[in-house]
Amino acid sequence: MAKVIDGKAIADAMMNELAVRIESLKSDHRAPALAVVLVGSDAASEIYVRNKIRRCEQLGVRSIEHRLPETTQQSDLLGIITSLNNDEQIDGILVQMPLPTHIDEKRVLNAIRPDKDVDGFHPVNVGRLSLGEADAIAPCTPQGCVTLAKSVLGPDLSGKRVAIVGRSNIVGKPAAALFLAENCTVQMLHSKTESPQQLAAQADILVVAAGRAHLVDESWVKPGAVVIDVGINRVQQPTGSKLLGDVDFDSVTQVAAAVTPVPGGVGPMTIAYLLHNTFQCYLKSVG
Ligand SMILES: Nc1nc(=O)c2c([nH]1)NC[C@@H]1CN(c3ccc(C(=O)N[C@@H](CCC(=O)O)C(=O)O)cc3)C=[N+]21
Ligand SMILES: [Mg+2]
Repeated sequence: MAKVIDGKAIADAMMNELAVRIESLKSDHRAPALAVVLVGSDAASEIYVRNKIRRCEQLGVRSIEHRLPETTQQSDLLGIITSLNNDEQIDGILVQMPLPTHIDEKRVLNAIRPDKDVDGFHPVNVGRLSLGEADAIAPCTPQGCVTLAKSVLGPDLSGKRVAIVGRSNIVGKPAAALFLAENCTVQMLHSKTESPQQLAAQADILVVAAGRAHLVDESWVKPGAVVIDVGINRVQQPTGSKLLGDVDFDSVTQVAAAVTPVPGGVGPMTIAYLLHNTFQCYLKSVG
């Protein structure tokens, strides 16, 4: 049976360290502030916002929420982003994805000031990450994946083979950039890849961000590999709704060295890095 990687505990430890640093700056500076904009409702976004608010309270970070109706016009959303951009009291801005279909996500992401873009989704931050620049704001979930892999394998990942299932802009692509920056050998697998199982089964680290419940079973996993499950699929069951990962945990645990659970794996790390990124923006802002 594989070791279960406790993302919640690792996130808690990161947050405790951050709380100490925020507390020590409190006497001289305002508190860090994070603004979240949620348009309409989306199950995954609701979980994210709820847990984010709780973490902000724990850390003494000011949390600002803009909950807008599904019918919100793009121009009104852009107006809110502009005012958050110009508000010197706000360090981080996060616009929940996905947005309703009548809103152009690209326009919205482009409107966020890159130095307040705590998601790391603005083209300037994507470019900086791709160039390997140190001051890039890197996306939260991929940073969490790297830290979870290091929690098992140690800080030096150089030469490790990494396979990433899924090529999204928010997880797969930035995860590839971050593991590459750790000197890993990175392979991207996606819906058009031939024999993805065989390729995945060569990886020392398998990151699964495909958005399909239980896509990956033990046939995808090399014995002794570390498996990071990014999936959060809400499925209806007779007993109510339940969160399922992209990894069939019970199957994969037979062969892997370590697996992240859902919930309690990548999710808490995403929140931890959101607060981490917000704190980095705050440090730049208060000097
Ligand atoms: N601009 C943007 N950035 C995002 O990073 C983003 C987004 N939009 N839209 C929605 C998805 C989803 N997402 C989650 C983050 C943490 C948990 C999380 O905290 N999960 C916990 C708790 C589960 C629970 O409370 O039931 C866990 O997995 O253990 C979930 C979902 C971020 N996303
Ligand atoms: Mg994120």
